[in-house]
Amino acid sequence: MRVFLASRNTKKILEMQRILAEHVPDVEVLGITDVDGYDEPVEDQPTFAGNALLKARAGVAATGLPSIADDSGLCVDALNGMPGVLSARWAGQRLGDKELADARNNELLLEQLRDVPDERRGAHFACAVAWVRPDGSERVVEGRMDGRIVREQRGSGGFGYDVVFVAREHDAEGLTSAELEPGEKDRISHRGRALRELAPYVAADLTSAD
Ligand SMILES: O=P(O)(O)OP(=O)(O)OP(=O)(O)OC[C@H]1O[C@@H](n2cnc3c(O)ncnc32)[C@H](O)[C@@H]1O
Ligand SMILES: [Mg+2]
Repeated sequence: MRVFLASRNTKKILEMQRILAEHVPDVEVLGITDVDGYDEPVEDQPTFAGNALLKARAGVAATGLPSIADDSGLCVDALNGMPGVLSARWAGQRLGDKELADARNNELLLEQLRDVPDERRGAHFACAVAWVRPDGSERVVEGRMDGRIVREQRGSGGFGYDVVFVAREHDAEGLTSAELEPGEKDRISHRGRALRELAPYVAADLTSAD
C-alpha cells in the first residue's frame, strides 16, 4: 500500500520513514519530490496541528493517496514559546538551503538567549502529525520532548535545532539531540512519540484498504 509523506525536509522524512517502518511494515512511501510541480501550501496556521492538517490535505489533493504530514518546532520558555510554528524560518529567510537556514536559526536563537541564566533555559520540541485519507477522514496526534537550550552548538546528527537542545533524558551527560544515535533520538523525540501513537491507525487503515 502506498502512502504520501507531505514534507520537503529530507532529514525529517528520513526520521519519519525510520519510525514508521518499525510499526507499519510493507508501506511504500512517496514524497513531494516524486510529484511534478507539487503545490505546497503556505504554513499559515497558528498551531502545529493546523499546519500538519493543511500539509496532509494538500498531499491527498495532489496525489489521491492517504497522506501523512508533520508540523513541528522548538518552543522556548524564555521566549514565551517561540519560535514555535515559526521555527523553520526564525531567522527570517526562506532559503532553499536547509543547512544554511538551520545555521542562521541556531545562531539567532543562541544570541537571543545569551543573557538567560541556566535555570531559565527550558524548552521543548513539539510535533503534530496528521493522517488524512482520500475519503476525508482525518486524525491528528501530538508529541513533545522536554529539555533545555545549551550555549554552543554540538553534534552532527539530526537536523534543525538538535545541535543546541539537550533532552531531559540526557541532561546528566549534556548530550545534544544531534549527538544521539538515531534510534535514541527516535525513542524520546516529539516525532517518535507522535508517530508511534499514530502507527496503529495507519496500519489498520492500510490493511482494511487492501
Ligand atoms: O514543512 P516540511 O516540508 O515538512 O519541512 P520543514 O522543515 O519546513 O518543517 P516544519 O515546517 O514542520 O518546521 C519545523 C522546523 O522546526 C525545527 N524542528 C522540528 N523538529 C525538529 C527536530 O526533531 N530537531 C531539530 N529541529 C526540529 C526545524 O528547524 C524545522 O525546520
Ligand atoms: Mg515547513
